[in-house]
Amino acid sequence: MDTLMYINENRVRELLDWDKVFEVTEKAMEAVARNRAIQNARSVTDLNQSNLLFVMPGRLNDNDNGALGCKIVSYFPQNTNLPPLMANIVLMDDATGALQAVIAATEITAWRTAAASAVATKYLHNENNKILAIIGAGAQAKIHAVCLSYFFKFEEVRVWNRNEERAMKLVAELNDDGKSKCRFTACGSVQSCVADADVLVTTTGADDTLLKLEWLKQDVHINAVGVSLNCREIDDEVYKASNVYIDHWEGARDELKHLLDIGIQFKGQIGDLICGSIKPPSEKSITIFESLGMAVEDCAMARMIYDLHVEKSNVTDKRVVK
Ligand SMILES: NC(=O)C1=CN([C@@H]2O[C@H](COP(=O)(O)OP(=O)(O)OC[C@H]3O[C@@H](n4cnc5c(N)ncnc54)[C@H](O)[C@@H]3O)[C@@H](O)[C@H]2O)C=CC1
Ligand SMILES: O=C(O)C1=NCCCC1
Repeated sequence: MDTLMYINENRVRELLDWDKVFEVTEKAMEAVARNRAIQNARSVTDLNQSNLLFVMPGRLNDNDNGALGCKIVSYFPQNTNLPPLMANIVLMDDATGALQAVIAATEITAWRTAAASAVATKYLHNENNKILAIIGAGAQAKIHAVCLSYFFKFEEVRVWNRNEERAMKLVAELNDDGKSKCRFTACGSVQSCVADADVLVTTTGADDTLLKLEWLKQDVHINAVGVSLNCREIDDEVYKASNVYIDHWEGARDELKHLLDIGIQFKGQIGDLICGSIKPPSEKSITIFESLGMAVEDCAMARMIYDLHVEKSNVTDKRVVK
């Protein structure tokens, strides 16, 4: 009988490690700038009631992490018993296009998105990172708290959520975990959360503006992670006063038209900073990494997980269909 290799979320979780995920994500971002990645703007289907379906095909042409795949992501923000965001990646043989495995990618999506923010923070705000502020308390908020406190020496990580109880629950969980030396605190307002923050992450995808320019430190770095059809969580005035970077031009032209329409000129891709083809701002300024998420990050992660799974499980027959 034919069998399909499915690598489930539990197995993926066992194989994830922050240093490796950071390295793979940074290389994928660099590959985009070096034209070693193929990905079009993704397909985003509006399923009504704020539910979205994303289809993200891509190919990464890289000696170590070459990968061909397609991620399918559903985002149903009202889910309560299941995660709002769920994903799977179809991984194919880069040389033939033959199916190799289907890999659960809910954790992969969370980890690589936080790692992409860590990469952007490394290139745009690598020093004096004492206070991190996170807007939202869902899956992305949690993974960003864990990831950014792992890579940077924050003393305090603040969380704001529209439902304060949820923010309090998240910070209690992070403090109890004890893996990080920093203090996790919940805030009663966005303004108090972002005051004096050196790095900020927005993770709500909210249609309404949550973040105002006058509340921000003049050289704060913002990882803008929320994505929705009408995401306006950051006020236009913040964008106008900032140097804005993107992850890839194809996605930005398709999904960030509202920013182009108000005259925002993107400075370049994070991969361009990694390659050194552009430099970070020389003067003190607010920087924004406008993160959409890239198929080639997922392909690279899927390849990493597949290779580790095969190596660690002593899988002898790597074919998916037998
Ligand atoms: N840039 C990227 O690569 C990725 C972006 N995303 C985006 O990140 C965002 C968060 O994803 P998850 O954490 O998985 O979702 P989630 O549903 O677990 O968390 C969303 C959080 O935002 C808050 N929120 C939602 N609407 C709001 C509003 N109108 N005002 C204030 N707060 C609001 C919720 O209370 C919750 O705390 C989404 O917009 C999603 O599309 C997700 C994955 C990758
Ligand atoms: O890059 C991704 O994966 C996603 N980006 C936006 C929201 C859904 C998933």
